[in-house]
Amino acid sequence: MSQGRTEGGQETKAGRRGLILILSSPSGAGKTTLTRAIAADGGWGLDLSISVTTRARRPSEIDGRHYRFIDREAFEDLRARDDLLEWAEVHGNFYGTPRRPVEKTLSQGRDMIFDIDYQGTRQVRQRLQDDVVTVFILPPSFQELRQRLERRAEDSPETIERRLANARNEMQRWSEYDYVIVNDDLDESFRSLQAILSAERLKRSRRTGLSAFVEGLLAEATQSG
Ligand SMILES: Nc1ncnc2c1ncn2[C@@H]1O[C@H](COP(=O)(O)OP(=O)(O)OP(=O)(O)O)[C@@H](O)[C@H]1O
Ligand SMILES: Nc1nc2c(ncn2[C@@H]2O[C@H](COP(=O)(O)O)[C@@H](O)[C@H]2O)c(=O)[nH]1
Repeated sequence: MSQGRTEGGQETKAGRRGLILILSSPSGAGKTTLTRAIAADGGWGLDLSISVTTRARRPSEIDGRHYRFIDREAFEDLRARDDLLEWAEVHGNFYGTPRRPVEKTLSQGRDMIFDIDYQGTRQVRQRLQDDVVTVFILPPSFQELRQRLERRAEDSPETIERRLANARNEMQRWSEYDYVIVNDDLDESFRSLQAILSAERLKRSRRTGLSAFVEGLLAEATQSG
């Protein structure tokens, strides 16, 4: 289906406006795992937003693929130049979404997936409003969250404790989101995300060609008596 919109979010031609699917959760609930599973499943037509961060790279991460790792000065420069769509301090580091790739992708009528925290979600929602679909991922239990962070073994014990302490605040943001998934069984969570995206893509309010299509149907009905 052809898709189109301007940078301001207006419809420009028949089809459907691009949307942004945002995943948020406390650290360790499974956003990255789900995002990587989507990528491994062909990407579902979603472009992944690559954030910038001042956090140190984890052993399993690749610069430019999982994040763009930058220092605090470079981050401040991006902020000062208004090159970030949103930004936040999370667990003592700075994270932000580069604005231009998002504008480019959406202007082509394509969809994107963001893995960002609740502070960034609020900012994106404020800027892009109805073009944003938000999903909060919860762990099945707090004990399982701890075990997932420990089993992942990519952060120091101090970092894990800090993230678990922050989880109490983050988990309370669940009610700000359009959808909530309790990520117990990974396959089930994956299927739930697929269902959410499919339904959101079919939403009447996102579809730009429907009234012309229905007018055509009605004209055809009139002609055929
Ligand atoms: N449904 C699941 N069942 C069991 N383990 C899971 C499940 N989902 C994710 N995990 C595991 O939990 C760990 C944390 O997952 P992941 O890194 O995806 O979390 P995250 O939400 O992206 O965390 P962060 O915010 O710190 O980046 C990983 O080791 C992952 O393999
Ligand atoms: N507001 C933003 N939050 C972001 C962005 N990129 C990632 N994040 C969130 O940070 C925490 C920690 O991530 P980690 O990779 O260090 O484990 C997590 O909640 C992410 O969703 C961003 O660009 N903006």
